[in-house]
Amino acid sequence: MRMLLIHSDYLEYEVKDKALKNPEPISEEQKKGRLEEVLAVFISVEKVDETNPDEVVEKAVNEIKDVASQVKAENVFVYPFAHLSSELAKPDIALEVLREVEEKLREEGFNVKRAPFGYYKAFKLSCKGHPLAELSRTIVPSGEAKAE
Ligand SMILES: C[C@@H](O)[C@H](N)C(=O)N[C@H]1[C@@H](O)[C@H](n2cnc3c(N)ncnc32)O[C@@H]1CO
Repeated sequence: MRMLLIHSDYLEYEVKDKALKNPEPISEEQKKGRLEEVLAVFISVEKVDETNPDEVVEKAVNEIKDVASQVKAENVFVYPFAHLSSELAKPDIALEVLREVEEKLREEGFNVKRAPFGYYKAFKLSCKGHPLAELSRTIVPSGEAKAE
């Protein structure tokens, strides 16, 4: 899994079109979303993650919690983003992993939104620009070598 974490004044998105034949079903309300004072987490779920999705979810949540506590963010935006890796996991696995990351962060007390999966989306982001505002993390199941 590859994550790009951007501490932002806000993140807002608007669904534009289907990017998969069968994108995640969404309500009218989910076609737009916005959070203020947010840790935006752009996530590419990778093929290697398919060997142990539960472990990758746990590691991702721990990394996000760590960064959120450092930047003092209580709002987290989980954003499916297929552009951080050339070895993407299958969509059904990726969606399940992203749903679990969202759920576990909520259980940890964060205010969490997740952008819809399987769509082209317009988005606006306002990065805060402080030294910890732009971070990336690579997560792999144990027993797997980290891809360069
Ligand atoms: C397109 C761009 O504007 C938008 N931001 C986009 O990336 N859309 C992606 C993700 O929502 C999702 N998706 C599919 N596979 C994956 C994966 N392995 N990991 C994460 N998301 C995935 O399916 C869409 C097409 O790949």
